[in-house]
Amino acid sequence: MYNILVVEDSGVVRKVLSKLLQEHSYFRCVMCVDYSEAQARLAEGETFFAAVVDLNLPDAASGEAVELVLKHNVPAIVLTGNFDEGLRSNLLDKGVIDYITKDSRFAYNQVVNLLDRLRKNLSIKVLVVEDSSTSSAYICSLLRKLQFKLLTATDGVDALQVLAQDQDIKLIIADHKMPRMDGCELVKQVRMDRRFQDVVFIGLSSSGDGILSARFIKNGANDFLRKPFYHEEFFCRIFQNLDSQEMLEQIRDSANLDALTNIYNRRYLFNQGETMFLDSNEISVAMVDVDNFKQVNDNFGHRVGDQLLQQFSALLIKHFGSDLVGRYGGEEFAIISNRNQTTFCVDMARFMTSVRNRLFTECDLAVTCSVGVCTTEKQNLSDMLDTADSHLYRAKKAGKDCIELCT
Ligand SMILES: Nc1nc2c(ncn2[C@@H]2O[C@H](COP(=O)(O)OP(=O)(O)OP(=O)(O)O)[C@@H](O)[C@H]2O)c(=O)[nH]1
Repeated sequence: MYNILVVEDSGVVRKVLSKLLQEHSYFRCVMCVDYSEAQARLAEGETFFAAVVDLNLPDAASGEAVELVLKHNVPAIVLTGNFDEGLRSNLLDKGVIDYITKDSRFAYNQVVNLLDRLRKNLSIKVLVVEDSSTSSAYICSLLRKLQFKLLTATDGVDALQVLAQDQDIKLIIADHKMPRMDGCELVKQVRMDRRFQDVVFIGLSSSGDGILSARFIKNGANDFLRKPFYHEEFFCRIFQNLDSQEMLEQIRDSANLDALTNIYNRRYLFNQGETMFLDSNEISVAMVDVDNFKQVNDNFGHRVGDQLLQQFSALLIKHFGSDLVGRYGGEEFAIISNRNQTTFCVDMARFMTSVRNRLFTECDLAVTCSVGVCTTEKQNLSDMLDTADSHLYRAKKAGKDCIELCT
């Protein structure tokens, strides 16, 4: 749960913010109507993830509440009724994350989107590649304010080494002019590696070279910033690029995942399985089917049937996390593994024992499953799946709750 402190005297604004924040179950909103209440609340020692503070309050008309939350090391987003250039630099100099003008209802959506972005940033690793230590420290200070996890490198060669060791870096911000390998060459190298196709890459340069932005983008960068940049431009470009990338990942996930069980669907299973089949020396394919599943639907309803499929899938993932597991259709699942075949069969027997030893769904149902396994290399993956399926059929015929191997 992330505690958000809201310091706002307008009842309407408090109501709107509270409603919007409630839509995110992980946010807990603490409302204060003025400076004194916020002061008392902060003095209690409660930790806040961030604060949304009105600049002008009845008992603090000159932004004292902003200073109060910053003094307590709470990242602040400022709400202001009016905007001017002097106010902007004053607030940013104080160290607020952003200021938002209360000019429309959209402003409050912006506040909540920003809070949500900060929450997501907590788990995002950013690599800053910059040879100037002053510039690197400045960029890192901005990114730290946005709650990112930071890694640094001093040139392209160094950056590739950091990436090789830490493959869950999601964003790279790289300068152009650096010794050994410049930013344009770095992005080219990064895009050549399939593992880093989804990394968001933002190029930076202070050079007057107008064509540089085009070179960065042509080599695979998502965006480009010229130094010195405006605080707001820096944040907006980072946020927009991360939002787009996350949306893309969501679309990809919904195309590859089964909506009910959240494990891979049949289409993904075939595509990815084919690659595994071509790349591996040793391959095993198993078909797993829940026994007498129709009776669960008939006796307890489809909702409980769905719950059983979800829990059964989760158990499969728990046992076969390093293999490719997908829903083949209905109550039938397929597993494709390139691990040692004997180990795979032993793990399958263990999985069946786990199924027998636990109860599923809110109705505490005892369940069994039947399994067909093919470990004989066939001409293609489809033939292996068919063979595993025909052995599953044999297991059903043999009385269910058993495994039939084709070795
Ligand atoms: N609740 C639920 N039921 C589903 C879903 N997909 C398929 N089914 C049902 O799964 C049932 C499968 O029934 P059968 O093929 O007769 O299989 P079974 O009862 O497990 O019998 P055996 O395979 O011989 O053990 C059918 O009634 C389908 O309607 C689903 O997503 N949710």
